[in-house]
Amino acid sequence: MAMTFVKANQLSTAILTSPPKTTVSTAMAMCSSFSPRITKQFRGRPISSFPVKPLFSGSFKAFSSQATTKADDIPARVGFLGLGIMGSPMAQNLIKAGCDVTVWNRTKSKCDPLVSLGAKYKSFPEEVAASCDVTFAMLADPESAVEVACGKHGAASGMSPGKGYVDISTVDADTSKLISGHIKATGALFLEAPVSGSKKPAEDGQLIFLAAGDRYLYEIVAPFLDIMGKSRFYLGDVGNGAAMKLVVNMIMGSMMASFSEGLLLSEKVGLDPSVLVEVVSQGAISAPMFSTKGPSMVQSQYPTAFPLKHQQKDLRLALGLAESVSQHTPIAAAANELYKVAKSRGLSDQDFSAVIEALKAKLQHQTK
Ligand SMILES: NC(=O)C1=CN([C@@H]2O[C@H](COP(=O)(O)OP(=O)(O)OC[C@H]3O[C@@H](n4cnc5c(N)ncnc54)[C@H](OP(=O)(O)O)[C@@H]3O)[C@@H](O)[C@H]2O)C=CC1
Ligand SMILES: O=CCCC(=O)O
Repeated sequence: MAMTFVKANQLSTAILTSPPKTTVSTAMAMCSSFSPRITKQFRGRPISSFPVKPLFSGSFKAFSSQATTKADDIPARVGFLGLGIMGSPMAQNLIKAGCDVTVWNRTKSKCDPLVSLGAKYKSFPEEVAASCDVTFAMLADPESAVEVACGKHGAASGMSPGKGYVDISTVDADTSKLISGHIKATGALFLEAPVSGSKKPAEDGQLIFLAAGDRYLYEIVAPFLDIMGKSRFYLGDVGNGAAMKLVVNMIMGSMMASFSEGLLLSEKVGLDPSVLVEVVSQGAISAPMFSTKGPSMVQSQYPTAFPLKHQQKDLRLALGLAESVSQHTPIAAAANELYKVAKSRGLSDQDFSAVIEALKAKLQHQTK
């Protein structure tokens, strides 16, 4: 197999400035000469022995010249904690790409389909972390993210130098910093990398990662992020990824609430809300969210992709973020109240588009 040499800073720059869906292999391809294959000799070794590190020292590093990077070529044993709507398809994509994946979920039965696909199973997050080089966590909220990372038999108990923990749950910056502190106290590396994109993008490997924390770990896990996603951003210190995610979801929650009002108003004045969906889809306020969820909202159907309880959690956390910097967010605050009404009406586990039901309920209440 022919060997080529890659100048360290060329590849680093290519990776760090990569456009959407750029994989490490593509980034390598952007260099003058390259090989995208990360050799199997690193399989099972701690991440500190991976070939990326010397790239930052300005030295030269040899790579074999295989044309494509497959997950099979990636050395790490990957742990995955949390197999809900998002975690399951994400872990599945890693397995299908050939990664060596070990899973854990609070409700054990959700591990079964992944084990059938070839994943290993461990009884506690601690055991997953101890047996893997890199462990991803996709959990519901700050409380569960802290519990799984730092609680009894939590992942931190299985971490040690040479390992990495990547929390991809949507949490607030303080929670992320707390988890980071516990993980780093073991000598391991920490990255937060919450995702934009929902169930379908998770299934299709089209998520957007908002990463922050240890940059070296970011480089190491980039091939995994590229299996699960279409693009990734490195945003600096821990907390910045969490903040970016909350700002995005604050906008999204308000948009959905406003869209719901529009649908109901159009109907009230005798228009066909399905036509409104079509009109919106062709204009300046067109958004995939309106086009994909609008038709089912018109039918009062809310198949769950993003649970309403999580959208309300994100609005709550975003409002906390805004308050921490004295930023006025009256629209998000109003939207949050609507999601709280929807939750109180038993819609927590429906898709967040079910927030429209809270408006229907409110209107009925007002006309009484
Ligand atoms: N769905 C979406 O469209 C998106 C969601 N997100 C975010 O990703 C994260 C996961 O979302 P999603 O997969 O939809 O959520 P789900 O509710 O489907 O899954 C939540 C996961 O967290 C676990 N969990 C909850 N509480 C605990 C606890 N106390 N201890 C241990 N595990 C716990 C659940 O375990 P169990 O199976 O036992 O209940 C499950 O694995 C959330 O932070 C969400 O905001 C981000 C982008 C998109
Ligand atoms: O956190 C959930 C985000 C959902 C989406 O981006 O479609």
